[in-house]
Amino acid sequence: MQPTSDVNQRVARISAHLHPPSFQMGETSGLRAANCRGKAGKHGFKVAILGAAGGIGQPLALLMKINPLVSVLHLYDVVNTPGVAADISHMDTGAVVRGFLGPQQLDNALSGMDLVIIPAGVPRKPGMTRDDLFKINAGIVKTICEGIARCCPNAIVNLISNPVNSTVPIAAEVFKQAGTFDPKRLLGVTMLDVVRANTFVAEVLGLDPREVDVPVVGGHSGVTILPLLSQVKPPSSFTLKEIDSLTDRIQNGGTEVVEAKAGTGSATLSMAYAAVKFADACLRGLRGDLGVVECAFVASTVTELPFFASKVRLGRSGAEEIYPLGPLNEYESAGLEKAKKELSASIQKGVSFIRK
Ligand SMILES: NC(=O)C1=CN([C@@H]2O[C@H](COP(=O)(O)OP(=O)(O)OC[C@H]3O[C@@H](n4cnc5c(N)ncnc54)[C@H](O)[C@@H]3O)[C@@H](O)[C@H]2O)C=CC1
Ligand SMILES: O=C([O-])CC(=O)C(=O)O
Repeated sequence: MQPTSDVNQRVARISAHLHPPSFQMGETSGLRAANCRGKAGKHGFKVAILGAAGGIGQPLALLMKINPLVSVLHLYDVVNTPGVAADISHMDTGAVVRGFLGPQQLDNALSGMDLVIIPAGVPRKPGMTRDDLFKINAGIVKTICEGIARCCPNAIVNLISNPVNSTVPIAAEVFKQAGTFDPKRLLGVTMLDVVRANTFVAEVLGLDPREVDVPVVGGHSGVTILPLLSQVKPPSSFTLKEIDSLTDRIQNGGTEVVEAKAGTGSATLSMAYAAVKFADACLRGLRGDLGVVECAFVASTVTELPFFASKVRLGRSGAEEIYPLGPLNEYESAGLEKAKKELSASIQKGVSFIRK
């Protein structure tokens, strides 16, 4: 594999020749522009997806194009955005789609955005941990966050790129250095853990997953993923065997998919679903809806660690309230200690990457 910086430089050179600062689908040819009376895109939020041509990015772009809260959708990647943006732009929904290709178009992709969703970076292959992705993804997240600090410092950021336990601290350090850090606006996306937990618990209880709510706290990797089965809604009891197997399956759901995909990637479709569920909650919060609560990995004082995932209330300025973990049973308290040990090292690794 070529180093990312080489690839970025080549893409930048090619895209500087081939493309203007952005290409708005439906307005790239004179004829189409002449026919365009500009009705779409007036109300709603401006959302950018970075890594939009990838396994998560494409279905995520599709689902965000359907979201009625989105008026403008910017699709940025270092490859293939012309095709993805052209394709998505033909959907007859309200959002105006613009594509951006390569680092030279990063700033235009980000300017004026209300919400930035980041699934940019390499995924796992069987046998790898999420931490094995740090080497490549840390630099990608750093570059993107420098762009956010320059161009849309007030945007809400939904960070998906792994390892989330380290990439969120990296983003925070970049924003701190730029003087733009607002802890309420930086959210690591752990929604897939909740989505999986709801599904697996519903299976055991014989319920519809839509009726089930499982808080998942901690982080987004192995033992740091801590489902609180004692707080499941509707209130339910489990045998120790059920607790063991549910906890193990929720903690290793990502690996289950990586192994089933056998080298072709990790969760993309369920992740796009989870990302949209979370992004929609952020947009409803921005709109001023009351009582929007989801789990996310955020700067936190809920434990002694500087970052932790727990339920947060989403409002006009992002994560406006961070809820405590609530009563834990003995099993969960033991899990919390294990989670904190691993999380602490992952957070430190992210911070050190920027502070060096
Ligand atoms: N938080 C979570 O729950 C989950 C996180 N992930 C993570 O999401 C990330 C993306 O996964 P996939 O979409 O499956 O990977 P993918 O390889 O299919 O797509 C990643 C995309 O990022 C793009 N990219 C690379 N460098 C970039 C840069 N500097 N700027 C913008 N875009 C860039 C690539 O060109 C590619 O299109 C991985 O790190 C994966 O581990 C995956 C599933 C769940
Ligand atoms: O497991 C992976 O590498 C991708 C991921 O974060 C997940 O599916 O939860």
